[in-house]
Amino acid sequence: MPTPPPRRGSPLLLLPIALIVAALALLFAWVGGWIGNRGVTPQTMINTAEASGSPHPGFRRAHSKGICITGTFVPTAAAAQLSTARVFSQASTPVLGRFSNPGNDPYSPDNKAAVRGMALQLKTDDGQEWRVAMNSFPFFASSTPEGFQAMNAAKLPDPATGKPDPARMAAVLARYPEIKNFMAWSKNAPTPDSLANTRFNGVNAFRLTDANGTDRAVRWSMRPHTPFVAATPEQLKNADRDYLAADLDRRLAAGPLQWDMVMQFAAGGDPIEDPSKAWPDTRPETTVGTLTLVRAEPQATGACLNLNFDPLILPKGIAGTDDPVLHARSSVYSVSFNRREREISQGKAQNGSAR
Ligand code: HEM
Repeated sequence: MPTPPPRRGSPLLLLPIALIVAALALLFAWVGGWIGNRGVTPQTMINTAEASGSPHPGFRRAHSKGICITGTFVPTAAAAQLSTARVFSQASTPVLGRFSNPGNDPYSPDNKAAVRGMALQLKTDDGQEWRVAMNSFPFFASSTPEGFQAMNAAKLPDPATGKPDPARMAAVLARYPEIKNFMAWSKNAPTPDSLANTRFNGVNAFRLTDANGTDRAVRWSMRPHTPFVAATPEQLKNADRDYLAADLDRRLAAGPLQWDMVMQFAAGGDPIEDPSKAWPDTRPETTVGTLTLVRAEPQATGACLNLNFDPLILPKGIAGTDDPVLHARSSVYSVSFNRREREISQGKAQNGSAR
């Protein structure tokens, strides 16, 4: 005998809805790392980044919006005293790079980006390579990948309300109090009105080794020659979605743009392995070279699209430290890279560009 259809008002009619709610709750719990593998892995970090917005196949899971850039790096005489890396003795090294906005939306409006990124690939004539990825913040949000992951998971909307759960973020801040410093910085820091006058900071510490084998812990930054001008709230409100690329094109049409690369040296007791703590401004610094950018082009057609700016691809003479965030970055970027390249190879990528 056939099963009779559920009657109006029967609890069976609610079953599909209950199943959808349960599936959403499970997905939320999985992305947040509450079920399954409870540890933080490169995969859970990328899952969380993906859950923070709509899918954009073929794009980076963070810093999705970008512009390819090309230029050269010319070292100062002081640089070769600090490290045997060929980039500091070769007269000039070609640079392929990328400016980016954080987040996983390659079409995000530029006026929503409080942070901007600069990534560089420097290939020297000895076949070695240095990949660098810096941001405009002066220190990182968290001391550890776990803190960063907990913060990002707490920003995801709770399926019950469609909004992030404030109690969850409060618990994260209680457990990782250093994140409060970063939040205060993001709230108050002025936004530069151009990529050309933005300072970019490496934030993680590295080690330079000189010809005598002496090691020095450093953090690097790129300091613009173009004077800083803060964007006014009015300018930001009315800015075009892609105003950063348009501004860059305009400036590059008038001439090259330059940044000095400055090394800051740690003193005894400075936190080498904690990128959430800036070292005092009074620490000694040395300019090791000048970056000159001559060209920008959309990432859709530029050579930077299929690059992974893994911060642990380093030449001899420059080494990583035991900073756990630095090591997490390397493995997380490779998961993002694998996923986006697979999508491109399967023809699933969107044909997007920053402009
Ligand atoms: C655990 C901490 C971090 C995580 C999980 C993370 C995650 C990511 C991911 C998934 C990407 C995309 C990689 C790709 O597909 O090629 C990315 C790109 C980037 N990240 Fe991070 N990141 C972290 C920390 C940092 C820090 C400390 C900085 C700089 C100080 C930074 C600067 C950048 C920049 C500039 C890019 C864009 C590189 C490009 O143009 O391809 N990130 N990050």
